[in-house]
Amino acid sequence: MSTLILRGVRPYGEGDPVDVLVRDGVIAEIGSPDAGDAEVVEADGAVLLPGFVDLHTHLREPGREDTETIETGSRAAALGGYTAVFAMANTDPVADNAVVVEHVARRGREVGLVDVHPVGAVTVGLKGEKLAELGTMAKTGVRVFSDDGHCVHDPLIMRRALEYSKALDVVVAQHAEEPRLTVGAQAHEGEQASRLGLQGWPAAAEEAIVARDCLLAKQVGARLHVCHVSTSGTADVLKWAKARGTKVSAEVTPHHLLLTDDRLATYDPVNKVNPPLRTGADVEALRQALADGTIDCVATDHAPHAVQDKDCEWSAARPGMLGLQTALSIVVATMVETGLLDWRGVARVMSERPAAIAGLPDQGRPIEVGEPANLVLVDPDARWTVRGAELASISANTPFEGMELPGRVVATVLRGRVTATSGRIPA
Ligand SMILES: NC(=O)N[C@@H](CC(=O)O)C(=O)O
Ligand SMILES: [Zn+2]
Ligand SMILES: [Zn+2]
Repeated sequence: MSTLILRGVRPYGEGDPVDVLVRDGVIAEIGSPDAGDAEVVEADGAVLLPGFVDLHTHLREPGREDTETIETGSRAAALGGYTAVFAMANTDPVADNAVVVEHVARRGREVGLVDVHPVGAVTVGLKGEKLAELGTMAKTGVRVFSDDGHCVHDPLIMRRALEYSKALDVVVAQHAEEPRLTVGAQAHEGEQASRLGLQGWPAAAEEAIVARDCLLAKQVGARLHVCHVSTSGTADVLKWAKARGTKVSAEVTPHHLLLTDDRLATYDPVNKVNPPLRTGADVEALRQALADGTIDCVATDHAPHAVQDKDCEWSAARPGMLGLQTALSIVVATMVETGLLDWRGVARVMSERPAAIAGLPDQGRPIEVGEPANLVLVDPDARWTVRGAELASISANTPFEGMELPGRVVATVLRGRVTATSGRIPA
């Protein structure tokens, strides 16, 4: 029997500090329980939240273990306050069959630092031509399907995928990008791209697919999840779709909540990402949409890349940026310090909503006696400076290099076990 006591925590940042006793992976007492011989975490008034759930992570295993592995990505996740992550299917081989998804799940369990849930591909090889065996993958426990990195652009294939997903009670997560509108695209289509001579990625390429998919999901009666929303127009479409009863959910990344295409002036490919960084007006609209629930949650789109794929000319560089260890701090900077979200709101967008979207029964739960102890402790007053080389990922492609950010993870607890504490993974 293992016991752990979190001493002096403030659940959701509310009220006076209390002690939380965790026994056998479950919250056993809240108040001033007798510690006995329990392992003690001194929280010093830190904010206690349900452990974060990331619906969108690239762990790169199998295939690109030179950039990230399930082990290094799990370490980054635990240090970032996550107790569950969804590993995207765009690996090599692609996670479009039961063998690959079961390998990812097994490796995640072996590492044991965070619950790793494999995402299954929607189409064979992410090619968008033929549906993958969603039913076989669902039988192994896959809850989310996505061709992320690519858009399921054929409307008939998307409709079929939604029909199957409804029958299987799983969710399709769409990377919304009309490929005919983004051939050769390098940056958000706008003033900045014109000035820099970069081929544009128009907002409408995202918005048109989101609108189409909302119409399809409504017609089929299926659930739809929209990956990495990046434009104010997409937020408008989501608002409209939700108002007419579409079962649609959506995520926004930390980088789209903070950064704009002004960053592109240096031509540093660390700022290259798909969808691209957009305008200040988009950033403002995304923050409002997250605050009012139009956008349900934050997902990192943690996308590690090798030095040679980033330290090159802009057009040759791969899109994507690290996110797991900086997500909380960016949410604090953009949403908490601006007054748009309180800590209950942070719990909602980083834990409760993503857990509900993916149908995880034991994550994103209220902090109450009898609930599973998947928890994160946050020091709201701490500030730290991001150094890519010091992050747990094998890759170091963070756009936040050198920035001083607010909010730090003090400890992460997975089913009563401490998976990260004071920036370290316990031995
Ligand atoms: N976001 C990115 O820019 N890149 C992702 C793919 C994706 O999320 O579309 C990747 O796998 O590197
Ligand atoms: Zn994507
Ligand atoms: Zn992605």
